[in-house]
Order: sequence, then C-alpha cells, then structure tokens
Amino acid sequence: MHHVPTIDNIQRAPKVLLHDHLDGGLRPQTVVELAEQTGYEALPTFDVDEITQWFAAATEAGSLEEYLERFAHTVGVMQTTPAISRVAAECAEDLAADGVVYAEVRYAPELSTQKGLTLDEVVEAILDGFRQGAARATQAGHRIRIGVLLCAMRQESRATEIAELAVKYRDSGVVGFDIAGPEAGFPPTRSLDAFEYLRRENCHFTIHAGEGFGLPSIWEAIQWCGAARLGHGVRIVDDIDIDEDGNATLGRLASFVRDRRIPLEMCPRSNVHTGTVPSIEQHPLALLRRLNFRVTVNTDNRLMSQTSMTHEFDTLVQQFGYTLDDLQWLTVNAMKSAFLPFDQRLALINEVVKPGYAALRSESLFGTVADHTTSLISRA
Ligand SMILES: O=c1[nH]cnc2c1ncn2[C@H]1C[C@H](O)[C@@H](CO)O1
Ligand SMILES: [Zn+2]
Repeated sequence: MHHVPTIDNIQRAPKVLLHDHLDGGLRPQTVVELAEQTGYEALPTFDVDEITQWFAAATEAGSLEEYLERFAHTVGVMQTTPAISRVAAECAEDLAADGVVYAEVRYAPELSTQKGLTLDEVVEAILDGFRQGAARATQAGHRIRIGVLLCAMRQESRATEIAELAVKYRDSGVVGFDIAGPEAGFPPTRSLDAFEYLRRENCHFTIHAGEGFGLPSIWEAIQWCGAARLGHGVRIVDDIDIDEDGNATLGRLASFVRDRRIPLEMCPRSNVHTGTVPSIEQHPLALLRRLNFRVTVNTDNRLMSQTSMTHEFDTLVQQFGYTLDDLQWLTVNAMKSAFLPFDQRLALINEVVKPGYAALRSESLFGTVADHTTSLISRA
C-alpha cells in the first residue's frame, strides 16, 4: 500500500534544502519596501503585483544568462545591514513555514558591497537575520536549523578572498563555500587556488556545475577542485547511455559520481527555466533516482522560479507518481549530504525526518473508509 501524498501532507513533511539563493527568494513586497527605504530607484515598478509578475518572467528566460539578469534588482535592495538582515530573517521564516527543518542558504557577499559595506558586515547581517528568523519561526511553531554557504561569483576574481571569509566564519553559522554565476566560459579551475586553500583548511564546498555547461565542468569541479557536492549536476546524464530496453551504461565520470555517492543538488523547476532541461517530464532526476545516484531536490530561486520545497515535491508527485517513501528517500539523501557535523546529521535523520514521515504514513491508516478509497492507492 502506498500513500499518494496530498499537498497538505507534503507541506507538513519535514524537508531539507541544500540549494537556495538568498537573493533569489525575497518576498515581492519586501523588494518594494526595501527599494523605497534604501532609495533604490532602478526597480522596474514599485507595484507589488507588477514586480511579482516581472520576477516571474524569469520562468520564460530559457538560458542561464537571461535568468540571472533578474538578480540585479534583488541585490540592488540588499545594500544595507538592516535590509540584508530582514531578507535573511524572512527567508528563515518562509522556509520554516513551508516545513523545511534544515536549510543551507547561499549568497555572494561581494554583491552587497555597492554602497560600502564590508564583506564581514554582509556575512554578519545574514547570520543575524537567520538567528532572528529562526527564533520567530520557533514562536510560530516551526523549528528550523539554517546555515549559510558563501558564494564567489565565477565571473569575478575574488574566490580566494571569499573562501577565507568562509573559513573565518565557519564556527558562527557559515557551513561552506560555492561558486555561482554564468558557467559557460568560467570553468571551476579558474578558482582552483580557492578550492586548494579550502581543502587544506578542511572546509566543505560545493560547486555549481553541469547546468549552463556540460561534462567538462562537472569533471573539473570534482577531479580538479574536489567538490563534495554538485550544484545541479544535471548534465551528468550526458555520460549515461540508455539502450532500447532501458538498460543504462555509465561512463567513467558518471560511475565515479555514483560510486562516491556525490550528492546532486537538483533544482527541477529552475532547470526548466534556465533551459537546462526542456520540461519537468524530461528532467533526468527520475532516471538518476532509478539508478540510485544520490539525488536531492531543491528550490534554487523561490522568487524567480515561483517555487517552494512543497511545490517542487508536489511537482514530482504529479509528474513521476512519487510517494511519501520517495520524498523521504530524497530528504534523507539531502540530510546525509549536509555540511553539518555527522552526529548532528544523524540525529536530524533519526529524530526529525524519519519520525515525521512515519507520522504522516500512520495518519493515512485512520480516517473514514471513504477517505481511504480516495487517498490510498494500491500499487502492489
Ligand atoms: O542556477 C544558478 N546558477 C548559477 N548561478 C546562480 C543560479 N541561481 C542564482 N545564481 C547566482 C545569482 C545570484 O546573484 C548569485 C548568488 O546567490 O548566484
Ligand atoms: Zn543555484
């Protein structure tokens, strides 16, 4: 017997988010209010409905470069410490309300230095905001553990400086490092010094790779730079052959990624919006899940991609018939892959994630007979 999860089940299920951009998840209302408060005049409109639509147009972008253009205006309103803290606090609250129990949210501090803030001030404002937001979420009945991944922008040359910042704040809420921005023309080895430094410092890092560019980018991220996880990693399917009977043959790189259990931070809806995959239906997530890669599901940019963890999971339920068991598998994968000490990961899996899914499964055993005929479907 398999329980087909309802949207309410999915919303209440404990979820783990490893790939979400702070500047990709602002509330539209907050964008407008912060623009007014901080004197940012370049917003295309100050009407909340219109700005919502304007950001949502990113869903039609079709290329990573065009998708990324929308960030100029979220970054534009994140140039003071109160503004950054507010964005971070609301992020923690919104994720918690969506049932996310553990999150690693990323941001490139260098983007918030346009009006003179230092990198340290930016990081401290984020951490302060997360503390406030997590406290408010607890009061509202939703507990969340939230940390920061510091990004360097691939097209700039500040990766080592940002890597040093990640090490400096590693005991204060920064859990690791990443590089983001346009992928084509900016290979991971461009930042090799930063990754070598992080390895010497025993610091965790992930790399956006296999989204806007293909296998060479994934290969460099893993074999040259030593990434512990892959941001997206979608193009790893280019190294997998499927014959007419559906049998898969893995190339050496795909085998390595699977053998080493390298987590793929997949962001299904964002991948459609950036033109990385043509549709959710054709997203390689289902194949990679079937082949037992360590797949995780993420939001990437909740504002630009009009999404949430609940929405991403619901999309998979609708598209691939995923059950609560599948959603638990994806969540445990994500929790296993977090940049958190191992004992804490284990505790969250055993004391929060598994009991949460067990409670949802047991709910389906009760209720009326009529409920059961509609909510329980036998796939045996
Ligand atoms: O999907 C993405 N790929 C590469 N870079 C991205 C993606 N989504 C957001 N970014 C960029 C834009 C942001 O300004 C930056 C830091 O969060 O990261
Ligand atoms: Zn991303």
